[in-house]
Amino acid sequence: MAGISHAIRACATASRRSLSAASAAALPKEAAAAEVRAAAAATGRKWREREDGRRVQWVFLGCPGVGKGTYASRLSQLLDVPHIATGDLVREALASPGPFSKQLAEIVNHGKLVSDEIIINLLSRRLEEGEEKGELGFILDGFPRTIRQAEILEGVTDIDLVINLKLQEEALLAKCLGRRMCSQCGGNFNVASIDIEGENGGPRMCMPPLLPPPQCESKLITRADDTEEVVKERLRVYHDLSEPVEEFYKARGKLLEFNLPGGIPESWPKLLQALNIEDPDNERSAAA
Ligand SMILES: Nc1ncnc2c1ncn2[C@@H]1O[C@H](COP(=O)(O)OP(=O)(O)O)[C@@H](O)[C@H]1O
Repeated sequence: MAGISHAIRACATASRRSLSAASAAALPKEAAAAEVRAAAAATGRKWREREDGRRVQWVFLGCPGVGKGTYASRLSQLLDVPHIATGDLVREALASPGPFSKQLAEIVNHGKLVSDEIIINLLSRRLEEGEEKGELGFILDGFPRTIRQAEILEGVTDIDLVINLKLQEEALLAKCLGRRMCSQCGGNFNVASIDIEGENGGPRMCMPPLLPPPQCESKLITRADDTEEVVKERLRVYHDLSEPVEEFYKARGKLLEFNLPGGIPESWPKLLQALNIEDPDNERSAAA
């Protein structure tokens, strides 16, 4: 993926109109869901066979709290590609002192999106570092989140597959409010115990808490943007600005919709199955 970081920067400065025109011209006909599943299966095989030395270039979409980070990180380990979460890049920038982090905090802690320019800058820098280390492929999590970001990405590289994780809104709020991180080891946990009626007569949704080990218990922190008011705003912003990105990829035949059936032990094997990927250590890793 040499050069993506430079191309992405250059594209971000090009006019929005020319980018839209270029990507609309390249638009294939809307593909059926079955074709997307076949493409996902082919991508899974490509990964296993690695004939061309290529690694996957995947994107994770989904509402705040759906579990993009959890599943993207697991897949990145399995597929041996970096998991690049723009939310993590933003939080790293927030943690460094100075006026820039103050400016970011004003935006992030109110549940708004930071500007496309800022996010492209952070992402290009991360991709540059990866290129220097010889990284191949990626799983992007939290990017693209606006149509403009999707157009920019489309203009600089081929995305093989976009996985759209879905969960009931009630569960999303509970999961965000239950999210905890260990300030020492960086481990992610969730204290929420979710047991809700299925939507439209669907099956009950049960997700047990993912509790920290005793050594982390006293060091748990909550994200400043995981308050009820801010999570509701983030969900609103997602519906307004990010949901159209799902349509963008659906129209290009790249979107794989995945309804999470429950917690990690239930969902992980089913996600691997949908992607036609065999986890050599499935039993153990599903339970972890
Ligand atoms: N692609 C992006 N574009 C704009 N802002 C972003 C992007 N990615 C992350 N952010 C900012 O970082 C915050 C945290 O991101 P993330 O951890 O991905 O949140 P979430 O849990 O809501 O999916 C977002 O609310 C937003 O302010």
